[in-house]
Amino acid sequence: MTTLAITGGQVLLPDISVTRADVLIDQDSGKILEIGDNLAGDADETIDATGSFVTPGFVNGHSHVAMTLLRGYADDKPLDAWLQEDIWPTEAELTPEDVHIGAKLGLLEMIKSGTTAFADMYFMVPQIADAVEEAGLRARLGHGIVTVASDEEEARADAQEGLEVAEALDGRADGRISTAFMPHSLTTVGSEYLEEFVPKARDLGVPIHFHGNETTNEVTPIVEERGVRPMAYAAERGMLEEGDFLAHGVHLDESEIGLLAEAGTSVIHCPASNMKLASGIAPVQRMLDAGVTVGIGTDGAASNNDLSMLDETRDAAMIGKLKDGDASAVDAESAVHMMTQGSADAIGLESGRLEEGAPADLAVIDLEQPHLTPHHDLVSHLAYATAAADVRHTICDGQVLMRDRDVLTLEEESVRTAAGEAAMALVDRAAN
Ligand SMILES: N[C@@H](CCSC[C@H]1O[C@@H](n2cnc3c(=O)[nH]cnc32)[C@H](O)[C@@H]1O)C(=O)O
Ligand SMILES: [Zn+2]
Repeated sequence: MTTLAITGGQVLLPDISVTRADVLIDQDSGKILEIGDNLAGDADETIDATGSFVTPGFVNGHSHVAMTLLRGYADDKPLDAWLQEDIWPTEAELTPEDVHIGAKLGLLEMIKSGTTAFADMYFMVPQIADAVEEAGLRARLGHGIVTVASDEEEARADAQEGLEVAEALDGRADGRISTAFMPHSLTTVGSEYLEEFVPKARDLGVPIHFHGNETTNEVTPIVEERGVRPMAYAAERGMLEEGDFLAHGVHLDESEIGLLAEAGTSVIHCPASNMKLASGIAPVQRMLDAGVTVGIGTDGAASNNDLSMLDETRDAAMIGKLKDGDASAVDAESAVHMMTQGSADAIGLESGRLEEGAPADLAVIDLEQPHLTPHHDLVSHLAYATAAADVRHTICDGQVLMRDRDVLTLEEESVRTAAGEAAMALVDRAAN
């Protein structure tokens, strides 16, 4: 057994309390062996976390990681126009190499901001899986299915690819990769395809993930054409079951929140994307009160425009208060719970908590910074004051991915250069 001890830090426990403790990790199994005092003695390697806050690695519950290539390319538009005029035409020019380098850039940013696990919907998913394998993170990946602009043959092939990806990639990277079946949304995938393919995904035993009720344009047509709210429509198609998770959930009424709570279907809140595309504000406190599992996600870098879960969590806490006109809504403790266990539970991973037997996925945050002084309440600091650059070390599955801000699994400079070049070539192709 090879062991790593993280010593001398303040540790965030699963009940969102903070204690001074060492963390001992078994690097072979990738699990936490013990949290307690004086654990450095027998460890093969030690990371000194004095003056630091040891937290679970953050879990990004919804992303399109390769979209880093389109960061800052098309801003200041609402969802439909943004997707149809700018994003989809440019994505049509993406090559597998682009997706691979775009994903590596996104993973680099995740590691540098303390994220150790994420759920991702995109295409050319094998290229994303390769990047995840190299970078050392944990992920639930799926192929995003869109049938609206396709003929029947293309639509069925796309849905089939969604199944094949879910089957082929599950368990890759020593089990760090799992999968889901991912229809893009209830309005971009035809109901006949949902009816045919969702049961096939159930046979594979993978969860369903989709964009749900992100804008009113995803609600009104379903209500008008079918006479039911979108979540009832999804439930009728078998898409709201325990372990399933949807992104956004901005425009949910009480009946839909009740359906989600009853079904055990989780919601990934993406506050920055919802603000930037002016989609609306999700009823997060209401969902939490109703017993819905809520996680936090960044969505893609083109609608955010960064992948930091620290920024996202602060946004979630802030906008939650504004939504309810209540400063006690989405308090620091709830926000920190969502960015760790909430997201992990939503996407079906055991990460997001530091306890014996849990996956050794951690972030170590440098507290010796002017903006993190004094130390009245470290949970408050995590929700409201910590920045990505404060993360000093990132560990996933017991392996050190970043030490003293130096990413060990990816070559930062060459990834940045190659991704920058690929992005420029991509938009040139799209313009011609
Ligand atoms: N098979 C589809 C790809 C779907 S992947 C998931 C898609 O979601 C898009 N996307 C990114 N952010 C959002 C969002 O906030 N709402 C809806 N779609 C988004 C993203 O650009 C990507 O095209 C195709 O070939 O076009
Ligand atoms: Zn999205």
